[in-house]
Amino acid sequence: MGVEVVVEGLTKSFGRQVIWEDVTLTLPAGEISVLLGPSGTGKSVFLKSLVGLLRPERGHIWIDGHDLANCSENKLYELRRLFGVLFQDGALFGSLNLYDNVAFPLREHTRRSETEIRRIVMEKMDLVGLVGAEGKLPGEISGGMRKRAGLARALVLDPEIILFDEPDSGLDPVRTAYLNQLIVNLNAETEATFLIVTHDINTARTVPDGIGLLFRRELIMFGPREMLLSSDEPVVRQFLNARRHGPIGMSEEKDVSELEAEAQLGHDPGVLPPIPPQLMPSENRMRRTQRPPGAWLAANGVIPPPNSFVDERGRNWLEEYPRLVAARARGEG
Ligand SMILES: Nc1ncnc2c1ncn2[C@@H]1O[C@H](COP(=O)(O)OP(=O)(O)OP(=O)(O)O)[C@@H](O)[C@H]1O
Repeated sequence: MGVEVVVEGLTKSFGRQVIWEDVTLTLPAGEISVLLGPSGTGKSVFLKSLVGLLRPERGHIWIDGHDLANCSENKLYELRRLFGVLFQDGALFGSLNLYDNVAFPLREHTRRSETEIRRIVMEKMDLVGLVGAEGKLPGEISGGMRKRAGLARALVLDPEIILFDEPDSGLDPVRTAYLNQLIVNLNAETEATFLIVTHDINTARTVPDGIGLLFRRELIMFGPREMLLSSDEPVVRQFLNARRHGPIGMSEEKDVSELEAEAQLGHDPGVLPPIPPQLMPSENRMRRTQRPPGAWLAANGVIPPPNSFVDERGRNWLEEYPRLVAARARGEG
């Protein structure tokens, strides 16, 4: 089971430029969280701070009782072993074939024999659907395959926490859909704690258990997916529905005159679109941290818009989910 990551009052600046201030959130153990925000709001800086590649000025990052933001270099080295990171381009070594790329952390950080390394590499290649491509060089394969190879490499040391920096960047919508399914399946398989930084609204709406939004140097909101998807906070509503109307402008923030002009036109933020069902693992598997669809909304007395929780095959997950749980309980899952 993955570990919980508790971020408290974290602040990061470069010189006099404050990137974000007083960020407080908890990545629950084993859950999938997504971090959103307009370009330049410091999402990558946040990921780098979590793995200790950047040192924030203030605040704490608690993992297993240790404060990663304020620990010794030795402790940091140890804590980093808990993380697997999928960098944007896969960050593969161009001169090594996929097998050697994936084997690299094992050869670097463990004393495993080549036989054991082969077993682990092939297991991870299988998880990401790359068996047969071990001999290829990164330059010979597609961007989607490079990402999957980067993912296999991020998995070889069996991390408790996996960070994904824009896993969908540069991928077409179909490849993104496959990658999202792979991420959900991997979460079911590894039970690690996942944090995904993305710009892809569909990914943000359907993959995670929890969503956070960075804007104007702060974390505007962080909470369960259904809470953010039904929120009427203007920035959250605008971002999660990819609308032009709202506080976010072309260059991050609209100025006062733009906002006043919009207010005078009397645009409303639009009706809330249906809340999609969360992507489930393949083959009727269940993630350990799975929440029943509609649970947060029901507990908070929020009525979802019509057609919420209906998937592309027309199945309504408010009805489908209890059926699946019952079938699994009878051993049919
Ligand atoms: N090492 C660094 N030194 C100085 N400034 C930096 C450094 N790394 C990032 N920044 C600045 O921090 C800000 C946030 O950058 P970051 O890449 O984290 O944004 P982002 O939200 O991930 O953007 P995008 O969505 O476009 O990838 C930018 O203004 C960037 O110039």
